Amino acid sequence: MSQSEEKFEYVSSATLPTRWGQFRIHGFVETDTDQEHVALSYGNWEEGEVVPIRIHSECLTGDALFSTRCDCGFQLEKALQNIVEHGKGILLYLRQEGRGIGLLNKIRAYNLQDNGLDTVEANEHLGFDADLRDYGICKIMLAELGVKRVNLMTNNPKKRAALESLGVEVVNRTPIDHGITDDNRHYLRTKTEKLGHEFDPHLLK
Ligand SMILES: Nc1nc2c(ncn2[C@@H]2O[C@H](COP(=O)(O)OP(=O)(O)OP(=O)(O)O)[C@@H](O)[C@H]2O)c(=O)[nH]1
Ligand SMILES: [Zn+2]
Repeated sequence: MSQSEEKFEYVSSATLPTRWGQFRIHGFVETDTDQEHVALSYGNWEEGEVVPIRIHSECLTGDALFSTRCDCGFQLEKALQNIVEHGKGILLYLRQEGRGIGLLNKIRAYNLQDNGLDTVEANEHLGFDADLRDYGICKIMLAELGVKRVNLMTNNPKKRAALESLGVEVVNRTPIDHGITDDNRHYLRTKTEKLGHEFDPHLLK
């Protein structure tokens, strides 16, 4: 086991009924920071089977408070729906609020965006890189759930590269371009132009 894998520990699992169906929730902890993360699993799979997964970065405003400033809440809902429709899958819910800068810094960044900066410029203005996320925990989560090959729901090529560098085979990528609104179109365009997200350009016109 590498040093980075030792940082993460599986804690416990339980059933989690949702609006879409009965999932199981699995808790993990990052031992050096006490940061807690969860995975939701649905259905069963054979060894080596390609399983649909979503790596979702925490966004309190979008996931829990119905914000339309970003697409996170819509994507979260769509991912759970896709998993249930497919009959199996996993959502890795990573506590990487604000692409790793935390909730209050994200609000500071929103304030700067209200005054004309874009999402990347706002992070830089606050002294942060545009994206501070680390996906190392995904390896432990997927190993615990018995998954080595995935169909990844994302528009972000960095997530695909991160999984591959962890030894997880990304057999397919499924775009998740759900929830484009007048409030977030500019934000999504910036993600495409500056952060490399893959969106159908017609959807962002
Ligand atoms: N720093 C910062 N973080 C933001 C902002 N808007 C959303 N986020 C965070 O961005 C994260 C989601 O990342 P996104 O760039 O929207 O999408 P992604 O996860 O890279 O890619 P997808 O898998 O395609 O959704 C969440 O943690 C949000 O809290 C913002 O303006 N500034
Ligand atoms: Zn969001």
